[in-house]
Amino acid sequence: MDGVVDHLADERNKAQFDVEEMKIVWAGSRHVFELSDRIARLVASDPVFRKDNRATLSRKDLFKNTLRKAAHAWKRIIELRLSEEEASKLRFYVDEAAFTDLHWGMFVPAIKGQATEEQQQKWLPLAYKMQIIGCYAQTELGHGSNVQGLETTATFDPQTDEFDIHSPTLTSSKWWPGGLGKVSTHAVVYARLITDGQEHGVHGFIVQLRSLDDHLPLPGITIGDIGMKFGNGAYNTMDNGVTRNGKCVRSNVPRQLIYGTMVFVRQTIVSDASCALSRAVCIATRYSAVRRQFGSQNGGVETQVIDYKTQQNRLFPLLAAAYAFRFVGEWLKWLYTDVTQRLQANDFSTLPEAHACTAGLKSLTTTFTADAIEECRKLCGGHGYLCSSGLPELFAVYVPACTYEGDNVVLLLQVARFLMKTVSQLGSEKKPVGTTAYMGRVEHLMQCRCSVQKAEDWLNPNTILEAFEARTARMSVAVAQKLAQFANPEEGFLELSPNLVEASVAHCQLIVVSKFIEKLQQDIPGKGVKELLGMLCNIYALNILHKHLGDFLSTGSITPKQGSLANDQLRSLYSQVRPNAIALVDAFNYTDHYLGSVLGRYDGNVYPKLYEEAWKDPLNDSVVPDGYHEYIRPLLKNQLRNARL
Ligand SMILES: CCCCC/C=C\C/C=C\C/C=C\C=C\C(=O)SCCNC(=O)CCNC(=O)[C@H](O)C(C)(C)COP(=O)(O)OP(=O)(O)OC[C@H]1O[C@@H](n2cnc3c(N)ncnc32)[C@H](O)[C@@H]1OP(=O)(O)O
Ligand SMILES: Cc1cc2nc3c(=O)[nH]c(=O)nc-3n(C[C@H](O)[C@H](O)[C@H](O)COP(=O)(O)OP(=O)(O)OC[C@H]3O[C@@H](n4cnc5c(N)ncnc54)[C@H](O)[C@@H]3O)c2cc1C
Repeated sequence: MDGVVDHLADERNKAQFDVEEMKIVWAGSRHVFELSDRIARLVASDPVFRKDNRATLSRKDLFKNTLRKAAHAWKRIIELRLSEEEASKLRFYVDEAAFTDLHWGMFVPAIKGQATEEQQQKWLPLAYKMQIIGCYAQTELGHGSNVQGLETTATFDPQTDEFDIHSPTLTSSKWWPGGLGKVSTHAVVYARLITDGQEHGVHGFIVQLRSLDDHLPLPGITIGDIGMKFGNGAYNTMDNGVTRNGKCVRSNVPRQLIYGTMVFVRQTIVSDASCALSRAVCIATRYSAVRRQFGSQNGGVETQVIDYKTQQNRLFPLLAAAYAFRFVGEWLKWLYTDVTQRLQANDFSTLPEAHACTAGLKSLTTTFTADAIEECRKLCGGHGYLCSSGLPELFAVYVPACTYEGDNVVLLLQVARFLMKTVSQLGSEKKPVGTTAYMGRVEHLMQCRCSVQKAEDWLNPNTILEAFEARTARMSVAVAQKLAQFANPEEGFLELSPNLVEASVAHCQLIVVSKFIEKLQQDIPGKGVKELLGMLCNIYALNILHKHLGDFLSTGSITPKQGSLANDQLRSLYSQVRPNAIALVDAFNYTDHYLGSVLGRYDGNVYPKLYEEAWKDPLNDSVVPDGYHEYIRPLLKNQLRNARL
């Protein structure tokens, strides 16, 4: 940082581990770190990608600016001959929810995952060259969660060799698809296939929406944006749209698993959660080290708020979770790749596990992250509520992750189905494997006793693992036993769905903890790196244990005393992490541009920059505000006149 004072230098000097090596761990490899660092700086140095003005633009100006950025990004990708990996990183660091997310994040994956070889050869080159822009049109005004309830029909007409894509009711209008409203020329539309009067369920159809000449909707197609969404800038850079009707030639009907794209996107959302969470935690951690409040002795400096145990108790579990989600996201990416290879060999054996894991971990990580971003705002006090903190926008863009790609409760119920099926098969030849392998030890887990006698005993990964396994096994068996009392299993499932959701959360938390522990069994270079990750793993696990103590106690998985010892150990871990906190968030290697936060600046130079930012607000363009002379002056004059009467 040439010539700039680093207000966090003292904090950085406290680090007890090799930050440069931790950066490699966070990135996943040296290659990804170097590529990410290079692309992040490229984006940060390009004035077209500025984002500090988003909150003050009108929706139309905001959207037009998004199109400008997307076109500029594409131009830079072509000019610099960026690889797909580099281009994806560039779009990530541009950090704007836009139609390109859905083109690359769903339309292309849907064609790659569901279209035939022939269809891929036709459509993928057009999509890769952005000669067409696509979106993923599944959700309707009346149905989103219930895919089998979709009403749009696709009736084959042998005369024209086409499908008539029809929206028979208002509620069948496609509604929400990102990029649909104003930009996409094509969509993968999900509709009920009808041939010769026979209905064949929901299938995908590649439909052209707009002319490639003048961008006007094709004949018979109604199309538009669904309107403003939560927050100012935020997700309003995205044209989530509505459309009705269309046409599709017979050769445009993908043949594969219609649910495959959702499995793919859900696994990417877990990694996205780790990114969004780490951004918020980086801002809150740096600001907590800068902010001083109370505690000054005879006029000396006040206490850094990061030194308050309550601040650590709220912040450090979020820091730990950012790393935990990073590693479970790495594992989930492997699981998805593995299941995709198996499917290509017609091996469907791990598809149920892949569905349950992607659904459950997407639900768990997005719910936690949405709550955590709000907690980070609160950790920053009043200044966290300013747009210049970066946190309100991050929250507004992030929270729909709890809904899109599957409502989080609906997805946990999918995990519950998977868990109940696993429990029902215990004792049969079909042994539980993968993430439910622990259920194979259910006899032991139903009666084992936690061995913790003193706080440090909680540092043993096997002790933590067994407590989490016992909790989940006992919750799952308990709800399965209740289910068995219902004559109608579906009725029982509905009645007991709250319990089922809790067992599913427990199962997913166990997966996150176990994957963190597995990560620590790998060779991890760098002074102190593995030690710090071990502390974060223990903080993540013991914080979950503390927050869900009711489960652990009601299932008898631990005793109240052991729960109290876990809390004692947590406080001790906070003290060990405290000197490393700034270095742990530096390891994310985020540029100030990407963070978009005055509070989270690398140099910690917060107050002068906060003050500087204020004057940029358009409201300060004039000393006397618009409206004073029309409304305030007469009011004051009238009041003064009345006062004299
Ligand atoms: C800022 C931008 C970020 C950029 C990131 C990149 C991309 C953008 C990502 C997200 C943001 C933007 C866009 C968002 C897009 C969307 O939201 S797309 C629409 C998403 N919609 C959903 O997720 C709908 C959720 N509902 C469902 O998935 C199904 O309806 C549900 C699973 C709930 C029910 O399925 P259904 O078939 O009706 O009933 P069953 O429960 O009986 O299931 C039947 C069997 O099928 C198995 N199964 C279900 N789903 C899957 C699956 N995905 N994969 C594999 N198998 C599946 C299920 O287990 C049953 O099997 P058994 O019969 O038990 O063996
Ligand atoms: C920002 C954003 C972007 C989106 N982008 C796209 C896109 O690009 N393409 C696309 O196709 N879709 C998109 N969607 C739509 C999204 O996929 C759906 O909104 C999502 O799947 C949830 O479905 P829903 O809206 O029908 O919710 P609902 O299912 O109506 O949820 C309402 C409530 O009902 C509860 N509920 C529903 N079913 C059950 C049940 N069986 N048991 C218990 N509780 C239940 C839910 O938990 C929730 O509390 C987007 C949505 C958003 C917010």
